Amino acid sequence: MHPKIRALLAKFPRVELIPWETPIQYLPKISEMLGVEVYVKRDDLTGLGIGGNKVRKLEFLLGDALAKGADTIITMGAVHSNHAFVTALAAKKLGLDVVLVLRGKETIKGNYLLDKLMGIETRVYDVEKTPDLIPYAEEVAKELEEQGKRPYIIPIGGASPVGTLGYVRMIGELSTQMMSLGLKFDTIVDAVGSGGTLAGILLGLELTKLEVDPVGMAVGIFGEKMTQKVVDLAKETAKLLGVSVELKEPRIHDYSFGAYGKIVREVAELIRLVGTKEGILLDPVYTGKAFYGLMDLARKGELGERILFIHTGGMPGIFHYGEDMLRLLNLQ
Ligand SMILES: Cc1ncc(COP(=O)(O)O)c(C=O)c1O
Ligand SMILES: NC1(C(=O)O)CC1
Repeated sequence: MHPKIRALLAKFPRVELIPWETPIQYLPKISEMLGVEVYVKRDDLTGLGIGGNKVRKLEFLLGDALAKGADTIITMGAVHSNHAFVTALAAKKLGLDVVLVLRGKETIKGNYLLDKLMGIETRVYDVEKTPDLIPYAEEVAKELEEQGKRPYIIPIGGASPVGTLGYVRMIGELSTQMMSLGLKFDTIVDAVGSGGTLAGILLGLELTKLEVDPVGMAVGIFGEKMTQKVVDLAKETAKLLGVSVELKEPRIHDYSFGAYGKIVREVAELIRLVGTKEGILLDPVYTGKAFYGLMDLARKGELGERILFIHTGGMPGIFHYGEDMLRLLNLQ
């Protein structure tokens, strides 16, 4: 762990949910196809339930909740939400109650199947976008307070300064891995949903002075709005850490294929390619689209000679959208 990152994070309560450093894996066949070196940091293997990037954020968010004496966790997402399920599993593991405030069709697949299997309390509302759930989450918190409970609301995707500390810490871990492996990356690529992961990467790179270009592949909201959201979150997190930093804007490219959660044939094909070439499973909502963007931009020479992809998990999305993908691949 980078000493400066360790020192800066020491004052923040953190529960250890990830018992190891996630590995960095070389992808020989994809690298050969692209003519550049592609590595992947396996944050799909963060080790709690379905793994993924949210576990890093939850180490600090749940640490904060416990430090504040909370006894019930509330968070939000779509019914297929990776964030919602892994938050609920971590909360239960820590002996906390949890209520998930969700939107969408209650299909018993993927993460929603896991929610039910684990006996997690879910409240599902018919709203268009996840932020529309915020008033409902606040209502649930009020209801719990009236019952004498002490609720703690985790924002969508864990995208808050406290949650962002998780990816500042990841860069601290990565910097020492790069040193021991003798590796230097030109770019670091991740999928952008709420923007918290990229914000942590951006701030962590500045704090460690690692000269690696952060590149986000937006799978939903894109453009100036998202870039500003990422930079603002990184700045708020720097303020939380008590450091002043100069942050350069990250490059964020639109690989949503038109809309968040839109399942497309090109990504289903890419998931099959990476799965059969490298034995690594990507998902159709986040990592499959982000890796599609990585291959697209690498072919155009826009990501340098050595690229690191952050595999942020999302496996249940394969099972939530599996039939859609089979149809798109003319297999059903
Ligand atoms: C599997 C997966 N990868 C990437 C992301 C994007 O992370 P962030 O919300 O921090 O931008 C999410 C959630 O949004 C996710 O569930
Ligand atoms: N990735 C997000 C989730 O709910 O899983 C959108 C935050």
